[in-house]
Amino acid sequence: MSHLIDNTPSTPGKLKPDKSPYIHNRFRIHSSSFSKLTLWCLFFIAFILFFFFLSLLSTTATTPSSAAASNRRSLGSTWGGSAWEKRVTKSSRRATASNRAVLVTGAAGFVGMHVSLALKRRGDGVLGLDNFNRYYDLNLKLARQRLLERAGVFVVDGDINDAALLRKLFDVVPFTHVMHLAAQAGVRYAMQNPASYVHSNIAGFVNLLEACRSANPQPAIVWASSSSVYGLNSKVPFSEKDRTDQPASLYAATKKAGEEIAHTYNHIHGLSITGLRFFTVYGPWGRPDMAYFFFTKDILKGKQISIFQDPDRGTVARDFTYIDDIVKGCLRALDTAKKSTGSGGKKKGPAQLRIFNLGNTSPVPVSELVTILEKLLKVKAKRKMVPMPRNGDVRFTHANISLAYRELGYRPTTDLETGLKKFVRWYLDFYPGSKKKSAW
Ligand SMILES: O=C(O)[C@H]1O[C@H](OP(=O)(O)OP(=O)(O)OC[C@H]2O[C@@H](n3ccc(=O)[nH]c3=O)[C@H](O)[C@@H]2O)[C@H](O)[C@@H](O)[C@@H]1O
Repeated sequence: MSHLIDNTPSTPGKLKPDKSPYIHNRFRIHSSSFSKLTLWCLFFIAFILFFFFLSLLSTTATTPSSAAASNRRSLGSTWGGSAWEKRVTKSSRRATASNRAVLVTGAAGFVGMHVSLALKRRGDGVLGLDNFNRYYDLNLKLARQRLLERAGVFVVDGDINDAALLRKLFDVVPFTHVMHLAAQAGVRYAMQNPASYVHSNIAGFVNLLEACRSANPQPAIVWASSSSVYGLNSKVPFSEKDRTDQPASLYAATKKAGEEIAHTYNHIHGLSITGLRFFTVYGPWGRPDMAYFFFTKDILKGKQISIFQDPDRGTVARDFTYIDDIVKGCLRALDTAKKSTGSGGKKKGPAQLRIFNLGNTSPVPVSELVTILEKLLKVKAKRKMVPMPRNGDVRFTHANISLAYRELGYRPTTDLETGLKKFVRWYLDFYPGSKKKSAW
């Protein structure tokens, strides 16, 4: 140790003069073997760095597979491989009587699941796509997925923003139709997470339309708009010709933007596009963020529920529409959709562009909805009447459905009480413990 101490510089950059030849020689021997070692180390490091940069270059190259891989990583889903492709092909295979292969986005969602099942039942080829986000209980989405799986519908775990995935799906299957139901739903949540609405309802929609316009053949598209586009419109019942330029929530604004974006893609690329304005859809397998659903849960738990009232005119009402009626409307829209006219990304002629209200035409006050639930659940609700917060809600919705009736043959047949009875039966079956915990 001492020799090392002896040779430590007293002034920066200088070595103390050697006092012993022995020390001097040892140092010389050490320094020559040290420099050899350093040289070898440097070679070794250079060698490693060379291969590291080579592998980096090959993963960032813009080949479809590497782009897909990086997309997959960034969007958190896993897809690809021959077993996966086989499942995609099998699910999309149509029965001989059908000439439709339909890609259903948002298939693990409420409307998506019901529409997928109905399409599959009648023999259409159906492939689902869903990003299984955590907006509400993932277990419910997974249960819907299992139901679809049993019916022969494969739900691909992926995001509509994943361009490489969409390209791949259109490469594997020449879809004739896209039923686009994936969206960030809910009018009030937009106050908390505005970015998720832009991500799904605008960026995702554009990404999907890009994939559709490049596909050959181009599919016809039917997609979910919303009654919320009528916003502050006070002329009732709401007709497709009424004003839709006063949205009351960011959710509504993104759906309205979707309608304008649809116009652009129809105009430029010849895509056949039908938008459906759904009016407060409810029923079995519904969405836990919707009032009828969480009212049921809270009534059973004996928790207080807030019923919104308009500060000026009192009653807040919705044109609640039962899921089976909506499914029929979706299928009719699909069946009457004309083909897109473009191919290889080029428009060949004018294409169909439609928009329809799908409602029930009989608005029911929210307090009446609660009375029906009390009767069905046999539990008295703890009601609290509160002024409607100005965070996205509108006072009243009421659909004029004459256009959908004329052109689609759409005729809703389920009143709120009948529909809620089916919902409650499903709810108690799906959440078996909920009744025991109830207040009665
Ligand atoms: O039809 C539509 O366009 C929209 O329907 C629903 O939106 P909303 O009609 O507001 O449905 P809910 O959130 O279930 O509310 C139903 C009614 O209950 C009222 N409500 C809601 C929550 C609450 O705590 N109390 C209450 O009285 C609301 O003001 C509304 O009148 C969906 O959540 C939207 O995704 C859909 O696009």
